[in-house]
Amino acid sequence: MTLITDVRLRRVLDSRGNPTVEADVLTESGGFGRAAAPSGASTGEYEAIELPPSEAIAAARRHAIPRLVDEVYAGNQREVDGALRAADGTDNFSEIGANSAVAISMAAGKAGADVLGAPLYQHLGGAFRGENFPTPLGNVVGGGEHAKEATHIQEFLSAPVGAPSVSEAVFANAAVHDRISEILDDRDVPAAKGDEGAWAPPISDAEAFEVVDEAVSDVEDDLGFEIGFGLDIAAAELYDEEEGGYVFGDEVKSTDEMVDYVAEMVHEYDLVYVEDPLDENDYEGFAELTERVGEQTLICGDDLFVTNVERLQDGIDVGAANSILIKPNQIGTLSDAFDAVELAVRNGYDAVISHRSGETEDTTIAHLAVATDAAFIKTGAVQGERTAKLNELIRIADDAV
Ligand SMILES: O=C(O)[C@@H](CO)OP(=O)(O)O
Ligand SMILES: [Mg+2]
Repeated sequence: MTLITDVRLRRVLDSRGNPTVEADVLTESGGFGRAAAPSGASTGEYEAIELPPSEAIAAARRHAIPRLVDEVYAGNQREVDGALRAADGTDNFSEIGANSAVAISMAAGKAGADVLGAPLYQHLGGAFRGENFPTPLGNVVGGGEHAKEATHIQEFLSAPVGAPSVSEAVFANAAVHDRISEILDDRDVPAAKGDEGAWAPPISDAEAFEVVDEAVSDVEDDLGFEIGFGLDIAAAELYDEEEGGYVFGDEVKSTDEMVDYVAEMVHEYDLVYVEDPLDENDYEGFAELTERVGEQTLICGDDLFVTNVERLQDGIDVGAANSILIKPNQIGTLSDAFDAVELAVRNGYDAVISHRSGETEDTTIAHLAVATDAAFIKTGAVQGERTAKLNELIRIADDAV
């Protein structure tokens, strides 16, 4: 039976060395699930609220655990997530913290799968889920909020869209990451790494475009399948109302200039993916850019949609973007994340399941991506907390979880 008999919460370390919430869920027949909340640095204004972990844990112990233990079945994800929402009582988890909520929600999913003896992706996706595997988007060069003194654009992504298998795709991204270090070395550019393991060189965005393009082409030639190039501009972090636009060092781009710039980059570098090209409040700008280049590339809303069905519906209504980033901790529960994927897919938007810049060894998003038949998963290229998810994807494809 999957009746929840205990929920334990603790503070553990995340990849930035900050505390985060880990949850264990235990069930009547010995089922066990453990999950930890990730944490963003370039967070969207409309995300669910992350509380300091000790506060989130104390509030969840007070309000949520009594509604779950001996009351709710871990195998019934909607009931678990409904109890979390009821315990919180707000629409943004500001009472118990989205970090407590998402850790419990994911741990309950794992406990439910454990009792069934099924892998998590199968428990969440069901017997008739699709058979596709997501293409991993690998962050290979980055800056923004993830690395100071590096590029203004937050993430330059390798996208091995032609890879014959998920394993070959994962290794292709690692090879692009490696090739970039050689190219930077040849140019005498020293490079530290950003929060997600991407190179964080002190170069201009224009030079980063050149470097990543060269690395992607070299690895494409070596491996013999298509590797695309993508971006997360994280433009909300660049936008400054007082400056009247997007601040790239000494240069400020107006919204029109930004739309032109991104459209130009899409054409010049054949970009297959562009996340958050404009500010999180600019549905109109998103719609205009989608109109211009949406046939050639994915325009993905991260801070724009924050995994929220209402914000996504607003976007669908005006034609803003053609893809949505899904981060369970932006909205607080697995059920809400699934609802966002479902609404997206019904309206022809591709779902991209994503990590956060602050992560743990938790692999739930790898299962979520397979369960939802998502087109892409964005979870870095190298570095332990990223490879945890990538290696889990390889295991899922190998039927070895
Ligand atoms: O903007 C993003 O897409 C994410 C993950 O790459 O960053 P953060 O978790 O800092 O919001
Ligand atoms: Mg983003």
